[in-house]
Amino acid sequence: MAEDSCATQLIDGNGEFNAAELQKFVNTVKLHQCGLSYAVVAIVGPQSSGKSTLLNHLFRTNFREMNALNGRSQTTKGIWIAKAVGIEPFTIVIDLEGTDSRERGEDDATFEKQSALFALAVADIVLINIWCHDIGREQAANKPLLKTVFQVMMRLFSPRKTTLLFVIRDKTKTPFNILEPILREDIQKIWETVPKPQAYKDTPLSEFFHVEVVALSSYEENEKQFKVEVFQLRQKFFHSISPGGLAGDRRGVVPASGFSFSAEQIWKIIKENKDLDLPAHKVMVATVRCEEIAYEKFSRLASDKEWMALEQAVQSDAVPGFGKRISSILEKYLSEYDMESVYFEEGVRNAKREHLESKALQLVHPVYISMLGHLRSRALESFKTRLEQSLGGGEGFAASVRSCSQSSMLEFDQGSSDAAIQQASWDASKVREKLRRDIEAHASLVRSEKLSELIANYKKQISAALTEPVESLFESGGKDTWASIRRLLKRESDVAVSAFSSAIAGFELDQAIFEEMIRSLKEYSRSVVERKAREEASKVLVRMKDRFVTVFNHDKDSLPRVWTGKEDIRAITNEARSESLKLLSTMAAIRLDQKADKIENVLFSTLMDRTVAIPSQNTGIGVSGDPLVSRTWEKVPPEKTLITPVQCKSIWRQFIAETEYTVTQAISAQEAYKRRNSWLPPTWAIVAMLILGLNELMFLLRNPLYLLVLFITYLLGKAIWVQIDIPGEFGNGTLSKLSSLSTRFLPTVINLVRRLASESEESSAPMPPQWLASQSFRNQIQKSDSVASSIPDSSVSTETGVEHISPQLKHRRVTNPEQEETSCSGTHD
Ligand SMILES: Nc1nc2c(ncn2[C@@H]2O[C@H](COP(=O)(O)OP(=O)(O)OP(=O)(O)O)[C@@H](O)[C@H]2O)c(=O)[nH]1
Repeated sequence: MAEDSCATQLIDGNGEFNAAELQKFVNTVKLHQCGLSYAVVAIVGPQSSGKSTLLNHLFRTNFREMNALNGRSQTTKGIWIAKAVGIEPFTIVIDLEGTDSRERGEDDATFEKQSALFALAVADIVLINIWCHDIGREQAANKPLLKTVFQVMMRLFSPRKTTLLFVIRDKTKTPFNILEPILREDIQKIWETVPKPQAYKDTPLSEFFHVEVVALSSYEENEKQFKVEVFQLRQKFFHSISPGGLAGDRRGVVPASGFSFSAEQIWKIIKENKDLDLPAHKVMVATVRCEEIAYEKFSRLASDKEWMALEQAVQSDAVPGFGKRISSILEKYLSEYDMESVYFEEGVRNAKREHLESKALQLVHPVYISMLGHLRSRALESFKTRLEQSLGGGEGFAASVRSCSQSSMLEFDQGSSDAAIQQASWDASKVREKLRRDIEAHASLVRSEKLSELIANYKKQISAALTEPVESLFESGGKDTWASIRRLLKRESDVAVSAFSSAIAGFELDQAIFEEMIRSLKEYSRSVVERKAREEASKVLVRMKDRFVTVFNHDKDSLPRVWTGKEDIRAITNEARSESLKLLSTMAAIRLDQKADKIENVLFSTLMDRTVAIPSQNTGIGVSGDPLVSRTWEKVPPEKTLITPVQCKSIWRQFIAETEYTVTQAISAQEAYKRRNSWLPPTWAIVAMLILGLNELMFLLRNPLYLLVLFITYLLGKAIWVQIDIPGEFGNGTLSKLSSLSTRFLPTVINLVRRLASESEESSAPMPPQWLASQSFRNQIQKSDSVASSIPDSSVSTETGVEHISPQLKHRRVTNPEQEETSCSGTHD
């Protein structure tokens, strides 16, 4: 049992505080676990007055006792501490060095005072050991001791209501009820003589102390009785801190975990001879201890394995149940703090708890932010995926964005709620707001992409729908070309706008944006036409020459002209030029707005027929006599001008020069034809032949057989002539005709002979050669008709306003198949 009390020297004889030994003692006896449920008992009294003996019997401690055989010398040096054995609550026993020590000298009472003050500061119960025979004596040994106790009590600032248990040793036969009043009187006298601060001048002793008195028999003379009385006294120390107990009125208790620090600090202050402000000391102890506890809890939190694992995991991804797990870890350490600091000053305790909590949350906050970052990224990614799937499913864009956004925000809200830490009131709204902005930005990006894609597609469609038809219309340009283009543009533009409007309905765009897009699409349609018009305008000279050649070289039935000398080349030339000039007029300006202009009039009056020229004030063009000396057309803005007046003039000049050769060729062909068809010899030659050949003529008249042979020969020759159509063949060129005749002559002769043979067999009348000739001609015409009927119908829909192709153009298609593919239709006025 004695071993359990662990007697330890707290302060050595030189006044040095043994903090390490004290901590060892505290840990050994587990004092720090006691909270406030512990009592401190100290004993003061003269040296060798049996203090240690009493404590050892009373609390079953093992303080060193003096051996009686060695005489009365000092045994206890300094201050010792031990645990009372077998007493509840936990009781600390402090044995002090005796007063009036011969070893320290009569005048050296400094240590006595210091140790007395220490005892009063830390103990709830102070035993004052006095000899029975000193009671009532004027020079009693206990009087200086009591004076010291009362004086130092004044320096504690706050009365602890310490219990002073006077233990009368070696009681005599004087009854206790006589001794006690005498002792109390002595105590009162001493209290009154002690100088007190003004505040405590009239304060009664009972305000500071709870006084108890017991008397014990002599240990040496009546040990048995001594032990019985000590045993009875021991009972008083059970539940001493409970109300009604020996220390039931105690105040300002320091929690057990702060005892060692408190004792050390008190001794330090006492040694420095400073005033010992117990309330302030208590706050100081609470502050230090709470800080120590908080620091220890924070350190353990920072190195907590579960926390570190979570911190690591959150670096790479969101962790399910993050909030609960972190809250649980924090709660664990905060609860431990609460438990360990519960007995300390409340204000200090709470302040330190807040500080601990704040530090713990600071530690956790970056991880929490990372967690929210993961949740935000996840929600954003899921929004992107959902939106893609939703759009793939054909849902409207705006509706998809709304539903996907709601789902993703809900996902984030659930995640952030799961990540919320119970101890913190952190707001995820900033991260949520950032997520909302990210979602909007992504939706906006996708919207732009989708719209751009749609617009590009519709532009492509418009371009495809307009380019070739417009090109075709320009190719066969005439009076109605621009009207047809306008109708075509309107129709294709309306179709595209209607389809585009349906396609972007799901985007739920602002009306202004929607209208701007439609306007842009229409503008694009116009630009396609304008671009094509500019492209065609750059090729106008070639087109004019083609038009000229086509009209010039073909008759009204679209058959190639044969220059026989009967044609009016001047009229044909004028007609061909007129057609070409119409083409130039068509290509001179963009006429998508249906505004009237005078370009055609000016061109015709200036370039074709000056006799019907419109007066210059009507045309409004030109400042001199020539209205084409200008860079602008009247009523046509520059941006709509494709070919300026002056360019028209230049093009026309070049056109005339380059088509002149065709006209010259035609005139030459006509004269050559005339020459070829004059095959009869001159009259003088015929007269000469008649005169010179009179004898031969007479011979024939006298021999009718010769005449018959000649006649038959003539008929045969004529039949062959007609069958082969020699004049017609020679009209196409001498060389080719000779080749053709050489191949057809023999079959024709054979054919005639056969027919004559068959006719003679059938005894029919012989067929006249004229019939053969007319039959041959009909065959030829049928052949031509079959060729003409092979010309494709080049009329176009009435919507484009294009009418039937002109005969000249029709013929041109037959003779120039390459151009047939690109041409669409021809117009005429
Ligand atoms: N007369 C008398 N002597 C006692 C009594 N109790 C103990 N003693 C004797 O007193 C002597 C001193 O005993 P301690 O217990 O060491 O006394 P102490 O007061 O602790 O001594 P210090 O610590 O040195 O001041 C011993 O020889 C004891 O046997 C008692 O009740 N009466």
